[in-house]
Amino acid sequence: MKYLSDLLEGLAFTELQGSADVEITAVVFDSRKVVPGSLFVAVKGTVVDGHDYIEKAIKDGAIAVICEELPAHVTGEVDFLMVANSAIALGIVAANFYDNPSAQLKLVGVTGTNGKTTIATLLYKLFRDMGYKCGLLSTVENQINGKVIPSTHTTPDPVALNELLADMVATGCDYCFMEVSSHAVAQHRVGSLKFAGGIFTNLTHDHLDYHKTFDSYRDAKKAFFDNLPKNAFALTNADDKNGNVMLQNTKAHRKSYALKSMGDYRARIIENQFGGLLLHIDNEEVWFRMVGTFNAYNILAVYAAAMLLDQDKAKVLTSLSKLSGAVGRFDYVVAPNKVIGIVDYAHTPDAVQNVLSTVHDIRKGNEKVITVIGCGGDRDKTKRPIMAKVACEWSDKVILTSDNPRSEDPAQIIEEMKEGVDPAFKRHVLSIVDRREAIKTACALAQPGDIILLAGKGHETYQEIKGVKNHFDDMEELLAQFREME
Ligand SMILES: CC(=O)N[C@H]1[C@@H](OP(=O)(O)OP(=O)(O)OC[C@H]2O[C@@H](n3ccc(=O)[nH]c3=O)[C@H](O)[C@@H]2O)O[C@H](CO)[C@@H](O)[C@@H]1O[C@H](C)C(=O)N[C@@H](C)C(=O)N[C@H](CCC(=O)O)C(=O)O
Ligand SMILES: Nc1ncnc2c1ncn2[C@@H]1O[C@H](COP(=O)(O)OP(=O)(O)OP(=O)(O)O)[C@@H](O)[C@H]1O
Ligand SMILES: N[C@H](CCC[C@H](N)C(=O)O)C(=O)O
Ligand SMILES: [Mg+2]
Repeated sequence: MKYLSDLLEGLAFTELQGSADVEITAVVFDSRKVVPGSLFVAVKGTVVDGHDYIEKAIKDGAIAVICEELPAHVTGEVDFLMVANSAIALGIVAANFYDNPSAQLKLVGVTGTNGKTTIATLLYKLFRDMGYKCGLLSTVENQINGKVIPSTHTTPDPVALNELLADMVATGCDYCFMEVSSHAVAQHRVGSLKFAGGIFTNLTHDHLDYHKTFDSYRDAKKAFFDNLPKNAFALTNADDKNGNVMLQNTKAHRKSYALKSMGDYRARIIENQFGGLLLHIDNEEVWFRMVGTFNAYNILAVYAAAMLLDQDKAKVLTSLSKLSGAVGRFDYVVAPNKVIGIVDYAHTPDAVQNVLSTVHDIRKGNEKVITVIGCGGDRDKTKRPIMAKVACEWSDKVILTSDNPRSEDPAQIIEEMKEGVDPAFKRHVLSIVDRREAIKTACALAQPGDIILLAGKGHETYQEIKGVKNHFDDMEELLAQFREME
């Protein structure tokens, strides 16, 4: 049982109208989810202002409201609390409502443009393999020691987040590994959590529709490190241009990993092939089952985090060498006629470049590379021509198609991608709006030994068109085409 007064611990409010001595049944920030006895937190959003729904929330049973501005007309016996920032307040009351679960286990957050899911998932698998009970919060799915809970976001909202963490604590989890997206930092979804450590992967072009400038995107990531507590670790990628920037103002212990620069944890690639990576890591030579330079970074970050969490080096390397990465990340299959198909979640220019350069590094001869790629609708439009350009630079043939068009016209998205195609390469580019047809065409064009990359959708099992999510799975489509070849 929770009283409003219990939820106010650590919350700076300027005014309380009413009594804090009322029982609260739920913390809610969406009027559509209010149940009798709720505390409704009115948050200003990107589409609407939650303050416009206060009256509805009260009508549906909210008995207390946190807001930045008091509504003109207030009816009924309702408590009002004024705060400077409702989104920050939401994080605090949500954590209090669930007894601050993040402080009851070791929580590690991973941020950066690419690699978050891979690193969080590897850490989760590694620590479970070493015998710990663990939780995972990721783009692909959430897990509580093996129990899967579907994820709606890369980083859940503060209420869902604290509820999941509380379930992890109740299950006896020692650790939780989670992705921290830049949206989550900017919207204070993780503001009131107590982290044991933070990991930075890299920073490249993405989400400029939301953050507007690269600097504000970078600052959102940096804010995560600025807010880490003194006893946490802040682990950065010293090879990334912004790696050191992340740690500039942190109070946490500063640590770094690197393949090229100086760093506390170092590795060197000895071999990089379809079968895996041989790394010289912290003075040991170890084979890993993952592919590509970018995964050498991910593995090293995981290793370094495990060391910072006081794990045994030999045990960590042995376990890590057995693990595969997250689903939909460089998943590859070979057709009966020896065409190689790769499904990868590359949906930023840098990720497309990393995956394709890896394909180039590890292919045996001059096999052709055919890339099938689209760009998401209602997302950063400026990355569209760049992703197409990078795909063309690294492929022999490119099929521009749809990703998740969401509310946008898919043909128009493809037109915007085409702006990035070098005129000299145009004859090697096809545009096929229907992704299934695009994949089918790629398979028809491929000769034995050729490599087909299906980029952008990775693990996703749907395609969102005009607000409707239809079942769609790149790997399923690829395997169906490969079966036809038998
Ligand atoms: C752009 C963005 O991040 N939006 C997120 C944001 O919604 P918003 O600010 O648009 O909310 P809004 O619709 O304006 O509503 C404002 C407030 O009014 C409330 N409301 C609204 C309507 C109503 O009838 N009653 C009511 O009370 C809403 O609950 C909300 O509190 O806050 C919501 C609640 O937390 C999120 O669900 C929503 O995520 C949307 C769906 C989304 O697509 N987000 C993506 C971009 C995202 O967050 N992605 C990152 C990963 C990115 C990456 O790593 O690549 C992620 O962490 O998932
Ligand atoms: N360390 C890395 N550096 C650069 N690119 C990477 C790295 N790790 C993975 N990638 C590429 O980025 C894609 C997405 O990887 P992953 O899902 O791990 O990233 P993410 O940060 O979780 O992405 P999201 O922002 O969508 O949650 C991969 O499919 C791969 O193409
Ligand atoms: N977390 C990313 C995922 C993009 C995946 C891609 N398939 C798309 O739909 O654009 C986003 O929401 O921008
Ligand atoms: Mg992710």
